[in-house]
Amino acid sequence: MAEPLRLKAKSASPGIASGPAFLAEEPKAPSAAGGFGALEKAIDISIGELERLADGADAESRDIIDFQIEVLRDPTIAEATGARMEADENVVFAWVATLDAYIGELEAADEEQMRARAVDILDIKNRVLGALAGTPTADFPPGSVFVGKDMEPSRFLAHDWSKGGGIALFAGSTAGHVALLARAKSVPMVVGTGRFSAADGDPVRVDGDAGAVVLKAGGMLIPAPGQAPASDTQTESGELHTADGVPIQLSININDPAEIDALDPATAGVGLMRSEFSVTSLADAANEERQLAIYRRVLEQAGDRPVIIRMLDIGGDKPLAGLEALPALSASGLRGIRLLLARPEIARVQARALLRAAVFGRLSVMLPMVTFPDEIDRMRELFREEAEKLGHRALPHRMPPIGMMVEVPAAALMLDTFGSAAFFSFGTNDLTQYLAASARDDIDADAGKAAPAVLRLIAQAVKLSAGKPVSICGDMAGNPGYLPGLLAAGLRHFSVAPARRPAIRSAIIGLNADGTRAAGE
Ligand SMILES: C=C(OP(=O)(O)O)C(=O)O
Repeated sequence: MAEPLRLKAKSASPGIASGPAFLAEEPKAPSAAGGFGALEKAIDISIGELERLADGADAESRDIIDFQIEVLRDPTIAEATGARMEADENVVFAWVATLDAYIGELEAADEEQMRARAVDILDIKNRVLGALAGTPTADFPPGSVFVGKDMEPSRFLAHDWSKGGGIALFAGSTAGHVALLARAKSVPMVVGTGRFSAADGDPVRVDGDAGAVVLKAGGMLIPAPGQAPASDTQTESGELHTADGVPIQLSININDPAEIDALDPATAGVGLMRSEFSVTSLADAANEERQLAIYRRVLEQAGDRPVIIRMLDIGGDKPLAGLEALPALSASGLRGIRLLLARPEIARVQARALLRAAVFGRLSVMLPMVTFPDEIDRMRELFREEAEKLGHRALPHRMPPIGMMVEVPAAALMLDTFGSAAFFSFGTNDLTQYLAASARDDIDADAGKAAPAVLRLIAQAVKLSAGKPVSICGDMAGNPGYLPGLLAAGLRHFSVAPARRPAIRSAIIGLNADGTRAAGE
C-alpha cells in the first residue's frame, strides 16, 4: 500500500486541520464584452459586495477591505482601463491587463509588505470579472481544506470557519493578508507547497505547526519552480554513453527561469523551457522587454550549451490569465500553435523577444501542439516579418532554428511531411493523452497502460524523422522503466526534470543502445 505523500511547506498559521480538499479553480475570464458603462457597473457592484463584507468584520479585516474599496474608487484605474479599451481591447482584456500591470508592480516590490498587497488587487480583479460575467465567486464547503495557488482575502472573509478547515497554498506568502487573517482566526494554513495534484474531496491534512501538507496515497507533487531537490548534486563530466559506447545527450526541462541554476557541467543543455510558466497573463504576453530579460538570463547562464525555448503552449492544463479557459480538446482545437496563429499579437511579441534574445546564446525555438506542416510555415513567416521589422530598428537579433513538439498523434504519424521543422521533440504527456483518450490532469488516468502504444508510435515516427535532430522531453523520458523502449526506438537525446537526471543517467550507463541490459548489470 503506497504511503501518504508529505510535502514540505511554510507555516503561515499554526494548528492542524484535516478535511476534504476543495480545489480552487483559477478564475475564468468572462467572454462577455460590454462597454465602459459595463465596467463602471461591475465596479459599483463589487464595491457594494465589499461594503457588505466589511459590515461586522473586525478591525484587521476592515483595513484590507477599505484598501480594496479605495483602489476600486481610484479613478486612475478605470481611466487606464478606458484608455486600453480605446486601443481596441475589449473590456475584459483591458481590465485584466490594467490590473495585471498593477499586480506585477507590487510583486516586483522590494518590501514584503508591498508584495503581499498583490493578492488584494488580484482579489478585486477577480471580483470585478465575476461582476462583469454575472457570476460572483462561490463559497466552498465549510470544514474543507482550501487548496489553490493563492487565496483572495475576501474569499477568506466570506467563508464560515467555525466548522474547521484549513488552507494549503501552492504559492502564497506568510506575510500576506490571508495569512494574517488566518492567524487572527486560528485557521491552520501553510504556503509554498509547490503545485500538487489531488482530487476534489480527497482527505488532506494541513500541519501549520510543522509546515507541511499531507495527501492521501496517490497525491502527487508536480515539479514546479525551485523544486529540484538539493540532492541533485551530480558532478560527473557531461560525457554520457550507453554501456556499448553510444553517445547520449541528457538535458533538463525547466519551468521557471531560476531552474537554469540546476544546469551543472554534467548537463547537455536545456531540452525544453516551458515559457508559459514565465508568461502567465495577457499583460506578460504583451511585455516584450520582460520576456527578453527572462530568455536572456536563461541563455547567458547556459553559455555555449543549447537551449530550446518553447513558445507559449496555452490551453488545456496551461491557461493564460485573461484568456478564456481552453479545454484540452474542443471543436476548434484552439490551443498551442493554433492559438498563437489565431492571436498573432501574442505570438509577435514573443517572436520579437526570442529573436532579440537569440544573440545571447544557442537558442532554438520550439512550437507547441503542431498538427500540420503549414502551421510551422506560417510561424516561420511571422518570425521573418518580425526580424525584418527589428532590422529596421537596427536592434541586434538572430533567426534561431525553429522545431516542433511531437505531441499530436497526427503529426507523429506524418513526421516525414514536416520538411520545414528544424528538429523534433516528443511530448509524451500530451501524446499519451491524445492517443489514449485519457486526460493528463486526471490523477486516476493510468498513463502506463498506454505506454506500449506510445512507444510504438515513437519508434515509427523516429524512422520518419529524416535524420533531423530528435529528442524526447515528455515525462516518459524521466522514467527509467521506459528507457529500454525509448533507446530501442532510436532516441539518443533525453530531456528530463532536473530531479530525474541522476536516475536517468545511471540507467543509461547500464543499458546498451538497443535497450538491452548490459552484461553484468
Ligand atoms: C513535454 C510536454 O509538454 P507539457 O508537459 O509542457 O505539455 C509533453 O506534453 O510531454
